[in-house]
Amino acid sequence: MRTCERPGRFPRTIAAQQSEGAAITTGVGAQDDPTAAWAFSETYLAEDVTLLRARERAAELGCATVSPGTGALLRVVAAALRARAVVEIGTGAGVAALWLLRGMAPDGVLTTIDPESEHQRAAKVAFAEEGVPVHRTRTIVRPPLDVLPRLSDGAYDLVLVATDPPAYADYVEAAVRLLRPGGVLVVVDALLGGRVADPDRRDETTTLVRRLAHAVRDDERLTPAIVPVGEGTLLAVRR
Ligand SMILES: C[S@@+](CC[C@H](N)C(=O)[O-])C[C@H]1O[C@@H](n2cnc3c(N)ncnc32)[C@H](O)[C@@H]1O
Repeated sequence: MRTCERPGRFPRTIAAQQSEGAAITTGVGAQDDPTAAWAFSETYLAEDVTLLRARERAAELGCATVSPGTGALLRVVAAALRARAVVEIGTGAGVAALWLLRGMAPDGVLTTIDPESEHQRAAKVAFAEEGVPVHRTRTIVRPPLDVLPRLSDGAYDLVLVATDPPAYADYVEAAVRLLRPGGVLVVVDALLGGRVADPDRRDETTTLVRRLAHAVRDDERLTPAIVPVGEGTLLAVRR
């Protein structure tokens, strides 16, 4: 029988490994360097001057941003969905927003929420430099939990959660309500750069994010996956 396995690289199928209770081997062999693979995926697409300037403003504000690889993934998801209605929780200086807007339908509207007016101002500068028509962004300077209940149920193609981890669970619940069937939830920092995968890391933030990953995995309303890009990116399709 022909198999799709490459000799010496995938010695057994994943199903066979699982049935034997063995550790799962992946496409990265022992001789390969996963750090180099990660670095390649993060630099696969170069960022242009508008994104780099948005990153500079974020650094000046001490505001974290999504990685270039995560940004590219966001653009792909937005483009695959032909997204016309997107919510971002945690605008920052607008780096993720720029990637999203580049993937969304030309008439798509990004609603982006952040309690910090300075961050929102920086994001607006980025949108202006990008030449984004003003009607394509709704920037809301408020605590997201005040705003999210006012947004329509089942009306959004994509919801991005990109804030501080302690608030994730509330935002994910709101996102599930906002998404249409087939819409996609994205949560950044879902592996906290690897801490979530380490069972010995039991600090409050790591435990919280690990619990969230398990809750999303077990939520029957969602079809999830975690992609090891950036600090780890959780994706889930609303059923
Ligand atoms: C990591 S930054 C967002 C980065 C942005 N999405 C990007 O990649 O360019 C997180 C943002 O969340 C905001 N934030 C912090 N705590 C928050 C909270 N509890 N709820 C909502 N936003 C919060 C901060 O003001 C900050 O701008």
